[in-house]
Amino acid sequence: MAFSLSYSTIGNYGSRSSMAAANRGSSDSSSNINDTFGQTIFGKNSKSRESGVARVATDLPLVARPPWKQVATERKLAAWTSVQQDRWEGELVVQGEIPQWLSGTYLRNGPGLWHIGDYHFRHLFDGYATLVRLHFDNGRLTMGHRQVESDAYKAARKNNKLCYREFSEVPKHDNFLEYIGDLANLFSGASLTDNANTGVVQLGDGRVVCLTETIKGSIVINPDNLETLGKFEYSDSLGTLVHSAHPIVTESEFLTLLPDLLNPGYLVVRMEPGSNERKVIGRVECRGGPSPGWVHSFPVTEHYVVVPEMPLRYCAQNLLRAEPTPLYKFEWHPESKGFMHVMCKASGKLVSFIKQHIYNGRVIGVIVDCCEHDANPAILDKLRLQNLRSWSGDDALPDARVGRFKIPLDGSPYGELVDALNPDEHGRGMDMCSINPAYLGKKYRYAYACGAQRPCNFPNTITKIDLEQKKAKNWYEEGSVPSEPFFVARPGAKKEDDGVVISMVSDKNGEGYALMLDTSTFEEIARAKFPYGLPYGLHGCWVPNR
Ligand SMILES: CC(=O)/C=C/C=C(C)/C=C/C1=C(C)CCCC1(C)C
Ligand SMILES: CC(/C=C/C=O)=C\C=C\C=O
Ligand SMILES: [Fe+2]
Repeated sequence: MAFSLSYSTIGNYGSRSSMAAANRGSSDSSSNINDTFGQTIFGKNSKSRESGVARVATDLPLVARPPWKQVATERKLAAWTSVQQDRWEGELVVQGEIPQWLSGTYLRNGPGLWHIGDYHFRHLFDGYATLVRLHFDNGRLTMGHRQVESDAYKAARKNNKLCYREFSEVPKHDNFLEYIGDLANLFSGASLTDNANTGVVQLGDGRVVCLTETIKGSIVINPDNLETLGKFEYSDSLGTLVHSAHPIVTESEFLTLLPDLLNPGYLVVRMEPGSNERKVIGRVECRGGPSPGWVHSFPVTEHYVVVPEMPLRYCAQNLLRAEPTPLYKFEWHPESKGFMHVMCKASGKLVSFIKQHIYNGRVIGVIVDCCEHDANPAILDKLRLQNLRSWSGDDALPDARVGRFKIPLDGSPYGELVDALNPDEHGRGMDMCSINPAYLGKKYRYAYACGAQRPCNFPNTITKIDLEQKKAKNWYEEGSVPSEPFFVARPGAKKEDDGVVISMVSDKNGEGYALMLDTSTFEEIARAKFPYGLPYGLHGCWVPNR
């Protein structure tokens, strides 16, 4: 470990080396928008299914309230409402024009079903995975959604109760023996969820895998019809239970971090296309705290993997608890400080002596941009469904920014953490970031993310951040919540921002639509209404046509 940073962070990262010289699936079925198939899930009718999602009553006449408060009290956003049925597929009516070149499938995964019978889950991250598919073909758009058939989801359906430990939910035990059995299963990982609800990636060999933070929750799906094909079984015997929710996936590799909860540290591992075997690149020992910091995501450059060690650390006691704490399975240890470990991808060595690790004599440091929640883990609890569903109209979203870590590779023990741009440019809200994937690990200028138009309780804009000009362009529609902006480059594009940004929006009427923005102007070019609003999804990937 080479650098200690005096700030801590929670969030997602983009990164690059700073070089001295760098200053230099189609679906055949096409049906009418009203056609549906599938089955109703967990409950007899929509009222009982959503009984925990009551509208917030207001004793004031609506006209007496400021417009955002009217929206807050009247709406029931589909984003926080369980998906209405197991699956649907059909062609959407497009308003505006989808470019003819946009051809392929955007897959998005996320928690989408938050109840079993009359039992309602507490946290956004607890929901059973709902996959959504937007298939673009010659200006036409087909949408499909389907539940991921994890063991956790199937067992809940079969037994009508929670059977595995989710992000915050823990199965209830009928007797002491069952409780002891569950504890034993916790250490073997058997009682942990495989609910793959965080993201979906396409490996270099074409396989499409849904992921969550438990390793057993890696599930292969068919991108054409969203069918669950089975578990992705890692053939190595690395033996840890959790990994980063955001592996780095390119045509040539799958890189991820495995926190070691027993002997505090992290394994940096790599898997080749066509293989199920992760090989260890190197190991990082923790510098502070009783356990590794949460590694939801991590940054890479062309030559380095950066292992963030956050003061928000996994906590064995909280894992054992039946009731969630405000920080769930984690614990906040500011006294343990935060660290950025920089590992050379080729050698697996930590970059601690600059003279040994200068690449072509030009690398002077690593720049890491991060959605940074002002060293405050409160955001985790803000994502409780009750908070999201019962917004009063007051400004409730904690501040976040693009934090830029400047990590020197000259042996200095301290780096710097600065604002990449004035956070007011994006309303001091910042998460769900992405960049043009062709710029992964290289010098990039633009990032796309969800920002805030305040007051709000959740990021409600789509923002294009120009890190060179330190400016942001923002898309906003009153009362709506857009999902992760996903960038698709125009074939043959020369400019970094030549392409389309796709998002799925939950609107104030409880409905939803797919939204396409021209990335360069950041103006809307098309939208297509869904048959009904869809739950908020987290992360996605682009699957080009075969
Ligand atoms: C959706 C999202 O961003 C994060 C999901 C995280 C999950 C489901 C984490 C689950 C966990 C367990 C079930 C036990 C072990 C700890 C931890 C990885 C937090
Ligand atoms: C939904 C979210 C943060 C919103 C805060 O502003 C983060 C989700 C990360 C999951 O992958
Ligand atoms: Fe994430």
